[in-house]
Amino acid sequence: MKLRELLGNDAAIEPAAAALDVSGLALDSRQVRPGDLFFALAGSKTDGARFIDAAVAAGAVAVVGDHAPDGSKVPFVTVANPRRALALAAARFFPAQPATIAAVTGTSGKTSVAAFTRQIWERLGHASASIGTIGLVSPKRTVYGSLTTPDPIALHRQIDEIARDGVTHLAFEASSHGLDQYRLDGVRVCAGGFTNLSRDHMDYHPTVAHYLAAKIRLFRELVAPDGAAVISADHDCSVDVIDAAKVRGLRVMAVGRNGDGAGEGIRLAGAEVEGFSQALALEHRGKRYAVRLPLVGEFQIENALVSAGLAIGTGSDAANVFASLEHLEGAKGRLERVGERNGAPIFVDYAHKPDALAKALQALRPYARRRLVVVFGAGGDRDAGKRPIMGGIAAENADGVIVTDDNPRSEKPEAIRAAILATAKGAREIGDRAEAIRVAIEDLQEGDALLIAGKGHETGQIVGGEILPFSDHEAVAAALASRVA
Ligand SMILES: CC(=O)N[C@H]1[C@@H](OP(=O)(O)OP(=O)(O)OC[C@H]2O[C@@H](n3ccc(=O)[nH]c3=O)[C@H](O)[C@@H]2O)O[C@H](CO)[C@@H](O)[C@@H]1O[C@H](C)C(=O)N[C@@H](C)C(=O)N[C@H](CCC(=O)O)C(=O)O
Ligand SMILES: Nc1ncnc2c1ncn2[C@@H]1O[C@H](COP(=O)(O)OP(=O)(O)OP(=O)(O)O)[C@@H](O)[C@H]1O
Ligand SMILES: N[C@H](CCC[C@H](N)C(=O)O)C(=O)O
Ligand SMILES: [Mg+2]
Repeated sequence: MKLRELLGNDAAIEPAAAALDVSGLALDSRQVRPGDLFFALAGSKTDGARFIDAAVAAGAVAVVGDHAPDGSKVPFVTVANPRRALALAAARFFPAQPATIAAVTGTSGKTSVAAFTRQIWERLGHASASIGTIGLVSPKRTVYGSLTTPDPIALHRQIDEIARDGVTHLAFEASSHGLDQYRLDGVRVCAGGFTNLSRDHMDYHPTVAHYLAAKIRLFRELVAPDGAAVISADHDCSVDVIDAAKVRGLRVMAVGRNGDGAGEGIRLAGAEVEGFSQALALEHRGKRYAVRLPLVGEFQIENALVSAGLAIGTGSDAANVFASLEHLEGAKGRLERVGERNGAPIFVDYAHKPDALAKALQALRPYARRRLVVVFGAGGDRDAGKRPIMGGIAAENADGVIVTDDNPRSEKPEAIRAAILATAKGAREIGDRAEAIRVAIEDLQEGDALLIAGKGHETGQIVGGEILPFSDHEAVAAALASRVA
């Protein structure tokens, strides 16, 4: 592809370079292949501009950045926002996209909403996919992912591939990092979803306002002008998101207890726990719908309603969408019931931030006639401020707490545990996560419920620079099997 086509008509490219052939894109000098266009991005740890010589040595034919180096050996294109230029170039280089794309943001629930929206579409007969924390799920392939919103090159490569495979409907997760770093600016988003906002990523965003502003970018700048904005209306920040979507002229669909049931939105008029399901009374355009949601946890109602709104907002029939909610399956490791001992259910959940932990424990309270027990830790090299908050939440909402390890990364695991234990009064400390799970399961009695929080779908324990194979699912299975033996 020619450099001009990739960067668009507005880019200030010297005439001789405009017709240069580019055979690939790279944002990391270590991954440059001959013929690539290298984007020099200023990052959180270093500046890509320092690696221009390395990129050129590896075969980069041109470089894009926000300040030209002295004496570049290849054409250098100066742009005001290299990250956004990269996203737009990636969308041109990998041009195919499903016709219907929904993006969801919010502190918690993104993975669940992406999975639910994909399932609803699938049930209505569309070839559907989702991309996010648990990777790509599409009719042809499932690929494990590492970021919630991949970098633009990886994202558009995947979107292009699935579109060519025949996928017409895509739901994907827009993380605050992804939005702040313009990773999804090249995606043609027909509808945006918003779940909620609580403490997260305070190691990256300087303030909560900055964090919320990153999320609101989805509605201010990315959803197509004629698109829908499906917004959970039950939170303090909901009004800010709704206002931003209205200012933009988007079709606002407010969902939840405060949803717009008389109009375009979905109102939750009632919810009752029925075993491991919930009976919902919903209202949309003034009509009532009774739905049996086969999921545990009040928060899953919010996720289901945002998903239903995204499907309706992109053209699906409301009655069919509500009927399809009765078949939803939770995303892997999201309040997933993975076994039981002495009649006590055992759940694996991905709560690794304060609000999610509180919500998960509250969701399980109805299943614990006797003791509600939680096993959890906190990740290393991540917001240290959340550790004592999570300790306090566990102590307050559970009857038994075991503090263990969850991806200590470069930090001392015992220091992370100590920060949690400082507020988790009466908690036990068992660093080895498999052992913590074994002990918790060993102690379960009839009437108890166990929550193993923090790792959800993960398949490794990151200790130092190493990823040791580990899964909560396998640890539970091993603990249960050792009981039988
Ligand atoms: C903090 C953060 O978001 N970092 C992301 C960011 O990296 P960065 O630009 O800050 O990286 P940097 O190390 O400062 O380097 C600057 C530039 O120099 C380049 N470089 C660097 C070294 C070299 O030898 N040559 C070279 O060219 C780098 O490739 C980069 O382009 O841009 C990169 C490309 O898009 C991302 O891979 C990287 O994600 C890192 C791996 C990461 O861990 N991100 C996490 C925190 C993240 O994004 N999480 C969110 C939210 C999770 C959730 O809540 O679900 C997610 O979307 O997953
Ligand atoms: N709507 C919600 N409100 C509050 N908590 C929720 C909600 N949905 C999910 N959770 C909690 O957050 C955890 C993660 O859910 P999910 O993976 O769907 O969210 P996410 O936004 O993708 O999270 P992450 O940013 O970590 O990938 C769940 O395991 C549950 O504990
Ligand atoms: N996307 C999140 C996941 C955290 C999961 C938890 N198990 C941890 O490692 O802290 C992050 O990378 O911060
Ligand atoms: Mg996610």
